Amino acid sequence: MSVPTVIVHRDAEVLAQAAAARLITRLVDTQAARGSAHVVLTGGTVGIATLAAVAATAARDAIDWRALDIWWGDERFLPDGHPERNETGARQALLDHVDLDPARVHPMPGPDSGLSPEEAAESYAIELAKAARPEDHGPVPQFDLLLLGMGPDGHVASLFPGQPALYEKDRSVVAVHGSPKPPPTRISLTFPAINAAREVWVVAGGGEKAQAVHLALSTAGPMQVPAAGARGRHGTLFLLDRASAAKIPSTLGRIASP
Ligand SMILES: O=C1O[C@H](COP(=O)(O)O)[C@@H](O)[C@H](O)[C@H]1O
Repeated sequence: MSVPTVIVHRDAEVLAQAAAARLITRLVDTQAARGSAHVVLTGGTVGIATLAAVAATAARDAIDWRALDIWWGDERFLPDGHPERNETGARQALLDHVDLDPARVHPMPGPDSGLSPEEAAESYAIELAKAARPEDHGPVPQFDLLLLGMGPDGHVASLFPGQPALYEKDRSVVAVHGSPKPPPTRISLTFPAINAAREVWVVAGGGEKAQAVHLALSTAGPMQVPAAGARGRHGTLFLLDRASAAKIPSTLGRIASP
């Protein structure tokens, strides 16, 4: 797995704008090379702000949106259209404003599906397995880009410190119960699925994340600080603002915005 590269922007607004520009370039390059791309979206403050920044730039038209598979790294187990669903945030910020192929948008099922959280996780794992090609050598597509927000406790997707989901070695998707952050019931990709991505980008802004960022990039293990396990096969980026990067050694971070 790759060693993280850390890029620090001036503030959360520049961070979202720069992450959006980087995301567009990444997807355009992937589609130029392979014809299509798989991207995994995240919820969270900077994650959704990044999608809104993509929607706001004319450069978004450089992406062939109909040749893009869109997945989620986690979802709050709430009814369709609920404002707290990560899917709802992503649709409002970006997906409702671009010409997607609906068959290639893969939201995680919620209670409206009639499935239990465990069944919903299993059904998402099956959907991922169907999309995996022989060259992916596994039960999920090798996502071209997987975005993750990070909580002040270091959680990524819905993998929270000390919870059983962190130890999952076989399944690509699990149900999460008793999440310390509401709502308590969620669906999440596991580390094996996250680590299958070619590139993993952690986007985090704000001083309340500084300690978790520091630990994720230093001595902590993923059971203590899940973001420490957020690594891609070929590349891992921590895209930060100055506040969230405040506790990392200055030698680690590359300042990208004056
Ligand atoms: O609950 C969640 O929180 C994280 C981070 O959220 P933030 O508002 O602190 O940035 C998010 O990445 C995750 O997808 C989500 O379900």
